[in-house]
Order: sequence, then C-alpha cells, then structure tokens
Amino acid sequence: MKQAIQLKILSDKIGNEIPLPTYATEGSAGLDLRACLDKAIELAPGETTLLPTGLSIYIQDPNLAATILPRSGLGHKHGIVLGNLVGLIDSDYQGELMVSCWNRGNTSFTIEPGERVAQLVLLPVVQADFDIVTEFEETERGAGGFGHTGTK
Ligand SMILES: O=c1ccn([C@H]2C[C@H](O)[C@@H](COP(=O)(O)OP(=O)(O)OP(=O)(O)O)O2)c(=O)[nH]1
Ligand SMILES: [Mg+2]
Repeated sequence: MKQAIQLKILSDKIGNEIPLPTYATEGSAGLDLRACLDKAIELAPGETTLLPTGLSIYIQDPNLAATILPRSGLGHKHGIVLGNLVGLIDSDYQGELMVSCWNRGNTSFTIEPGERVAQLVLLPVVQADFDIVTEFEETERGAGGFGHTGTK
C-alpha cells in the first residue's frame, strides 16, 4: 500500500550532499534514515548519541505510525543499534525525526555525515476503545505465558 506523507526538509544538506530517503528496492519495507551531520562523530563503546536527520514528517492519519528500526548490517557487524531499541513516531508528531544511536559493541564507530544509520517503517495502527468487563470468555491459554507452552 502507498500513502502520501507530508515531509519537511529542515536542512540545506538534504537534497544536496545528503539524499532524501528512498526505498532501496521495490519491495523494501524501510526507508533508510541518514545522519544529517556537519562532521563525523566518533561513538565510543557504550556511548549513545541523538542524531538529527534534517527531516520531519507529519503522518496525520491516527491509523498509521512510523517506527525507527536498526539496520541489520550496522547492528550485527558493528553493534550500532538504537538507544531506545525501537523509535515510535506518532501520527501527530511534527518535529525533526531523531535517531538515538547506541554503540553496544566493543570498538569505536565513526558515523559519517549522510551515513544511513537506521530505517523508517510505516505501519498501520489500531487505537483501543476499552470495553471494561469483569470476566473474559475462557481460552485454552488463559493467563499462561512466559514459556508456559514449553520450548520443544
Ligand atoms: O526514535 C525516536 C523516537 C521518538 N521520536 C519522536 C517522535 C515521537 O512521536 C516523539 C515522542 O516519542 P515517544 O512517545 O516514544 O517518547 P516519550 O518519551 O513518550 O515522549 P513524549 O512524552 O513526547 O511522548 O518523539 C523520534 O524522533 N525518534
Ligand atoms: Mg510518548
């Protein structure tokens, strides 16, 4: 599904030395987000930094949200993941898209201006309209969880 999403460019770098986010392939679920930096940043092991993207989006539709997810290559090979593990962008947020970047690895990592540091995925959202009850209709699982069904 495709949907028009309003996007504001907040930095002169975007569209010049830093490209606008695009889907890398026809089937890509995520748009890579680039670090909108003047100069490279070295992220020491264990350090977290908040990276600007130079972009804001206004999703507007409450039945949509965006998530910011790590890139698998950066996360697996270099230990560069997100300080908040997953970022959630509310449909009414209009500020700059920010990426909390965490070096969970053992070696320093340099983030270059324009580097693709994370990816943005738009998702459908269902808002709960709570119906207060005192009993649920019984299920086989009931309250069992946290390994209740075993491992094999
Ligand atoms: O990785 C992220 C996570 C969030 N945000 C922005 C968009 C989101 O809509 C807003 C608030 O995020 P969230 O609700 O996760 O943070 P909070 O700590 O609950 O802040 P708030 O009290 O503003 O909701 O911050 C980002 O730019 N990047
Ligand atoms: Mg919040």
